[in-house]
Amino acid sequence: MTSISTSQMARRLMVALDYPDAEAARGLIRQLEGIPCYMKVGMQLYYQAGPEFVRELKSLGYSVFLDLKMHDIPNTVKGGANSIAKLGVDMFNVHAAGGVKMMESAIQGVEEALASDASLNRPLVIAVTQLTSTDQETMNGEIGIPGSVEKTVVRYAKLAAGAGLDGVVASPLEAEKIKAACGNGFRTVTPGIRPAGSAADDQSRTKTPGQAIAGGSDYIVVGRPITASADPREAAQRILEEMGQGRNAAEADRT
Ligand SMILES: O=C(O)c1cc(=O)[nH]c(=O)n1[C@@H]1O[C@H](COP(=O)(O)O)[C@@H](O)[C@H]1O
Repeated sequence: MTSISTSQMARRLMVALDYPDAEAARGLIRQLEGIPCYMKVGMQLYYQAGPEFVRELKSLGYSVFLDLKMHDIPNTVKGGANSIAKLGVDMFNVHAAGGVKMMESAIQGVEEALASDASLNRPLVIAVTQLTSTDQETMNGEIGIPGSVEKTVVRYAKLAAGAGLDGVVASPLEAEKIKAACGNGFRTVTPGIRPAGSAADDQSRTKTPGQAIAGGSDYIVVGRPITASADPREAAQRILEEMGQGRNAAEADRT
C-alpha cells in the first residue's frame, strides 16, 4: 500500500510499458499493484497488443498515455486522433515537427470523436519536441537545425500551445523554460529520467526524478530504471520518494 502523498506523486509517474507483448507487460503491472501510476503504452506494445490491451489497462483503473508519436499529413493525423480518442485514453502525442496545421487537425479529430459520443473524456494532446535521445551535436550537425536544443524545444512548445495542445514532451532540462514561455498550466511530460548512478542508455538529456520534479516537470516518464531493475516495485518506490523530495525542495525554495 502507498501513503496518500506517495500516491499523489504516483499520479505524476508514467511507467513506460516497453514490452514485446501483453503478457510481459502484465508481469510488471502485477509487481506494481496498488501504485496509482500512469501507464504508458508505446509502439512496441501497441503494435502487438493493440486497442484490447489499452481497454484492459483502463478496466484496471489506470490512466493511460498512448505514445504513438503521430507525424503525418494533417488529414491522416486527424483520423488517427479521432480513433485514439474513441479508445478512451487519457493522453496521446503527436510530433510538433509536423507543424501547426497538423497539430490543429489532431485537436479537430478529438473534437469530432467527442461530438459523436458524449460518454468520451477529452484526452490531453501533447507534442513531442526534440527527442530526449537527441543531443546538441546531433541536432545541429546531423539533423541540420541550428541554435541550442533548448531554444528549439521552446519554439516547438510555443507552436503547440498556439495550436491548442495541452503540453509537450521534452527533457526535464527544458521544463522550466517551457513553463516560462507557455504558462504554468501547459503540461510538461519529461522522459530522460535517470536516478543517480543508473545507466543513461540511449538517453542524452537527463535528470534524476527529484531534479525533474523540482525543475517543473508535471509528469516524469520512466522505463528501464524500473522495468530492467531486479526489483521493479522497489525501484518505483524509490523513484516516488525522490520525486517527493524534489517537490519538497522546490516548495522550500519558494518560501
Ligand atoms: O514520447 C515519449 O514518451 C518519449 C519522448 C522522448 O523524447 N524520449 C523518450 O524517451 N520517450 C519515451 O519515454 C520512454 C523512456 O524510457 P527509458 O529510457 O527506458 O526510461 C520510452 O518509452 C520512450 O519511447
